[in-house]
Amino acid sequence: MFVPAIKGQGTEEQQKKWLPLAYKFQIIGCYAQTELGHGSNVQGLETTATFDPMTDEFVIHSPTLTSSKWWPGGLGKASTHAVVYARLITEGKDYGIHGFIVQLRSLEDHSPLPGVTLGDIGGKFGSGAYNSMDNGVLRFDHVRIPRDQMLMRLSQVTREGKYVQSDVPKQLLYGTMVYVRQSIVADASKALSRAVCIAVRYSAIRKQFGSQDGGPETQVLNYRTQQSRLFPLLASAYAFRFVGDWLNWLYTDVTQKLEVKDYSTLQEAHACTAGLKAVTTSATADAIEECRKLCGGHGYLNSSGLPELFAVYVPACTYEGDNVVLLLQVARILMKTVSQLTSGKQPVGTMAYMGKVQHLMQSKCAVKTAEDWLNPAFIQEAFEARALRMAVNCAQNIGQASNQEEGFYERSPDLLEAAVAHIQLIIVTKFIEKVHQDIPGHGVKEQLQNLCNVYALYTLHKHLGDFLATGSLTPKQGALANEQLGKLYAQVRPNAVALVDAFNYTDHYLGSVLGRYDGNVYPALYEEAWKDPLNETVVPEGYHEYLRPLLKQQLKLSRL
Ligand SMILES: Cc1cc2nc3c(=O)[nH]c(=O)nc-3n(C[C@H](O)[C@H](O)[C@H](O)COP(=O)(O)OP(=O)(O)OC[C@H]3O[C@@H](n4cnc5c(N)ncnc54)[C@H](O)[C@@H]3O)c2cc1C
Repeated sequence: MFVPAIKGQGTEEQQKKWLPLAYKFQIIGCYAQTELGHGSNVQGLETTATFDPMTDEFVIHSPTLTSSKWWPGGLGKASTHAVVYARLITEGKDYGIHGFIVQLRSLEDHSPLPGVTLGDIGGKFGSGAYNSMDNGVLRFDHVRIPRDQMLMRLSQVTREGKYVQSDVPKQLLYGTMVYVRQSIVADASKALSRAVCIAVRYSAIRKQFGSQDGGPETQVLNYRTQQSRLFPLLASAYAFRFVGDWLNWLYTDVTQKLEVKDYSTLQEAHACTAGLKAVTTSATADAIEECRKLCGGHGYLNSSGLPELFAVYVPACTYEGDNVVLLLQVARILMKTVSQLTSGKQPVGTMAYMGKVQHLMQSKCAVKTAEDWLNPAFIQEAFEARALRMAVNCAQNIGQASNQEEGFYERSPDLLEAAVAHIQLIIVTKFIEKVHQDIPGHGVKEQLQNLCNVYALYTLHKHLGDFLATGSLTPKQGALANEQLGKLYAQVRPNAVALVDAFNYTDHYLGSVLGRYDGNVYPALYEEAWKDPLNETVVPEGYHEYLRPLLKQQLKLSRL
């Protein structure tokens, strides 16, 4: 984040000076935005950067306890520098939040510079690997930095202290966010596919019940309930992979457009990356926990790899924007787009479907049989109608409130759901587009087609209330979708293990006894248990101090 912040907000001169130092680790940088008192509400940050024209410096200061920087990764122990976000004050006026490059530690002996107080904020969720990250606390006591360490691409302060806005549009900031969030979506697919790989492989090994007259027991992967919980997650891992690839393309496209000063798709790209970050990270965090349950008791062992995967992954729902806050931003853009529909302004990119408002508000789904749900056109239109109608309903309800803001506030739970519907439409659309492309490998396309249908129909089934409430489907059509879903699970089953093997994860990367490629789970679990430090002694430490006196006392009592 230190590097993308300088790339996005630094002038060419600043990039030339700072980026090579960061790339070569001659300095170590972190991104210090969040404070003890404010995170989501960036405008509420309290750290100040006051320009002193006498010395041509900014004075960075933490005026209150709640203005302490809190959470930045790498800040506590490792970083020598930070991009610090602070309120810019010059000529007695507060110009709001701006970024500044601030040196925190000596490059000679790593001690904090005068006026800088910093440290680690303490242990975090679980005992997992995230605790090796030194998320930090930072306070400034009137620390002076040269004027040219303000990131000056979007606005500058002159030698005389005049605040000048450059002609580069503010939306340029979105470019950095699109970059960071597209990499989070790609990571969601990686984390989810790891969990699913473990759960599918183990479900093929694990057997419970079903043995009659000494016959074999049933692999738990053959239980319909196991399939209906697990296969949608397998399908989601693929869905997030494809939407992540597409986001990567989008980032390149946005960057190329920015170079020729075309900002037309920037806001839409921002909405779609923010929304995809929120939906994919929330779904992945829930899915890792579901995979743990799908592995029964052994899933709770650290050696399953799932507890650590969950603990390390779950803050993705919070960092780089709390998911609810991000979805509300998406909802704002959706409401703006709906309000512009009557003026004839055509929505672009992933919002283009909203331009079909006349048709989608009245269309009737033509599905008559379960097999009809295999037609991507029916799926696509059902998701479009649901998303658009939810957005239009919200806009109408907001319109009835005494003012826009009040209406938005009152309707925010519905807006959240409308934003999720819009984002799920994007994921379904990108999956459908993917399976329409040429895909090498015998039979691979058919497998991906099945997974695409599983993802779409499972999402439809889970959110059936939305489809029914908006009149996008009838209850009968909803039931047919569920019927088709059951048939699809049966088709996925024979290839389920191959579909996770296709992720091509080594045992080392997977880090799971349950997800071993060779399926040799029980001997490995048994062996792993003996590595526990508690097993270094046969009679445990503390026996003489605590257990023995207790046991001896009970013995005496029983003899009485
Ligand atoms: C592991 C980790 C690493 C991090 N790394 C960094 C880093 O490197 N640098 C950095 O600067 N920060 C970092 N952060 C901080 C992170 O960016 C913030 O925690 C995050 O943006 C959420 O902000 P918050 O903590 O203020 O949550 P809050 O906004 O206080 O959220 C609390 C609750 O309020 C709700 N809420 C807030 N606003 C609204 C609203 N308008 N409408 C409805 N509901 C709302 C939220 O949904 C949530 O349920 C990190 C955090 C974590 C957990």
